Amino acid sequence: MACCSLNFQVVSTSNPKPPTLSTSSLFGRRRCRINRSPSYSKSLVSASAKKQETLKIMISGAPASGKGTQCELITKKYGLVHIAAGDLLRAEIAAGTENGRWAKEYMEKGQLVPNEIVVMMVKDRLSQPDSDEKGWLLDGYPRSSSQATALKEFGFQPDLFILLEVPEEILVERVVGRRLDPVTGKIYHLKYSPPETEEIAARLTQRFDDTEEKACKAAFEHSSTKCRVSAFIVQRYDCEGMWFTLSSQLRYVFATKKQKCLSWT
Ligand SMILES: Nc1ncnc2c1ncn2[C@@H]1O[C@H](COP(=O)(O)OP(=O)(O)O)[C@@H](O)[C@H]1O
Repeated sequence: MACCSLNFQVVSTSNPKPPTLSTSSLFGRRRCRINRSPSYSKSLVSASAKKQETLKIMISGAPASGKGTQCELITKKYGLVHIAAGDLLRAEIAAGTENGRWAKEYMEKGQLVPNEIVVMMVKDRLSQPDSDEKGWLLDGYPRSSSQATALKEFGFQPDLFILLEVPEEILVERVVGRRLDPVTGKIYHLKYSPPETEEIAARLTQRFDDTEEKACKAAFEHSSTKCRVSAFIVQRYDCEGMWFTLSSQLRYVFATKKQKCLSWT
């Protein structure tokens, strides 16, 4: 497999017990919260390059939960290949393929695209040499137990599963105000991160699926399936599960079984 990957070790003992979360914690909301000690934030993490297994992470969160930001930080720090199911689907649409045309019908309605399209598309991307060599961060997949099962049957196994949790009303507000600058690719929010100039404001565009109706539906669907799917993934894959209630505070992930600590901020 991989040529160069990372081995992580906690080197600070400022808090000898970093925040951990057992697999069973994913079953209940109360127990899903991580008790994060302030002193733990001072912990340092060493990452030594070793020729061994690459890091593989799955990340999940409702639309506008902050996944994009976290994915950027994680991939930058660990050199992983970022594979977003939504991006793969949009690339199919842009390429005008039959799968893309089919997928668009579902995406416009805010519905999940059928597994027939998504599973093979993700599997093919994970099978590319760069994913194998560098490791991967899979974003927005799986969104159902059947998607998790399908990928496992193809032999793809994450080390870690991260779930981002944000209250539904905040998600909807974020989606509805989200805008894209097509020139720079920068994402703005009309209220929380407004454009710097009128010129930028005039050229901002909105993603076709960023409507209140679709945001409410997506947030509801995500919240109704998240516990079931998350628990299923962590059990089925025998990987670590991390549950964060506020994506903006997501800083550390401590994987108990493998005794690895990752930090990307
Ligand atoms: N794993 C998946 N399974 C089925 N459909 C998906 C999957 N990932 C993305 N999609 C489709 O693509 C759309 C956009 O996904 P994404 O880019 O992740 O944005 P969002 O976070 O707003 O859902 C989704 O609303 C859904 O229709």
